[in-house]
Amino acid sequence: MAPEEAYTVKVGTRRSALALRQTELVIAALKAANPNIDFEVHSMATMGDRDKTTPLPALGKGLWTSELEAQLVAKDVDIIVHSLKDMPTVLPPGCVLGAVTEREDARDVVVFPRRQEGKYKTLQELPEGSVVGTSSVRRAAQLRRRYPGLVFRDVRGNIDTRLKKCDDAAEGYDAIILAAAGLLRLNFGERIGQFLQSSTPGGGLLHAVGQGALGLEIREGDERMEKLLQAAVHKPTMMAAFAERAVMRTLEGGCSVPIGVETTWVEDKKLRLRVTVVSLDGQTGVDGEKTEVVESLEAAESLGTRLAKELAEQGAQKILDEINCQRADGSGALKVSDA
Ligand SMILES: NCc1[nH]cc(CCC(=O)O)c1CC(=O)O
Repeated sequence: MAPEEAYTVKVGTRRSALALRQTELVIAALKAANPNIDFEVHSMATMGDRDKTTPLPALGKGLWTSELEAQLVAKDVDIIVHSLKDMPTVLPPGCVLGAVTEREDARDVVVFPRRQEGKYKTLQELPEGSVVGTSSVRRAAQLRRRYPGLVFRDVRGNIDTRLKKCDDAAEGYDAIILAAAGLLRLNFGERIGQFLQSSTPGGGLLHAVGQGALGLEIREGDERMEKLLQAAVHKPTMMAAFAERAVMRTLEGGCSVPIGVETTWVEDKKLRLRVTVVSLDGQTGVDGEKTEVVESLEAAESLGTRLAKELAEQGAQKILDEINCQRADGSGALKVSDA
């Protein structure tokens, strides 16, 4: 077979340090498998990057992705590299999720301010009234349920901005919550104070759908890119991510809600999927778990859809309806992005 002719692939990304780092990792993997092909990075600031004051819910669902997708459809770029968790579960016409890469650590973590280094090691040790920074309703709602004595406050900005705010005594945070993946990819791993997961003593947290994985979006029917991306696909992550995205797609009904998930591969190709749906105040929550053999993307989606439907019947639907009510009468902000 003749070697494929050389050509240039235009890769779209956000402009944050994390987004550029993620793009670099993806291009290195694609280049290793396709040494003939050249890659060109096209970075842009999206609405979510530019607008730092409007509450995220008001910016709509594709705040990190829509403008990049417009470039994809216009053929200004051929691939977009996203944090999978920032990708809506329904993509615009003409766009598809072509690949999911191997997951970095999917967990959320606690970061303590440098000035208090070593004073507290866990959320459990923080005294009543301590202020914990997070702009994610998923994180705040789950943690309110486990730690009613803590106070949760917004913290916006890129990862380095949030770390600076955490360290600045004038900002008043006793801890902030971030994703392990972003910290690790930017070499801030030493800032991780505590990992949060379902088994965390004192109360943990289920992570966001897709957290820690990268989603590569391409034009529907672009066979050349489809083929090229196979070198970046990590099948176990992609199946787990499809299960998680099916949960979200089934439950959200047009809006986003505090949904946490955890997927683990256990013996014999079995995928264990855990899901939690929590009311915004942390007062009520519905939790579920299902373990099944999963060997295809379709089986993964089916697992996620069925567990989500069960949870909807067991009370998750009521929680979601209440959140919709709050939004309808303007009394409660609804988050559409897992910040
Ligand atoms: N919207 C914020 C966002 N989107 C992706 C990541 C990094 C983690 C990941 O790749 O899942 C983060 C930061 C955070 O949640 O701490």
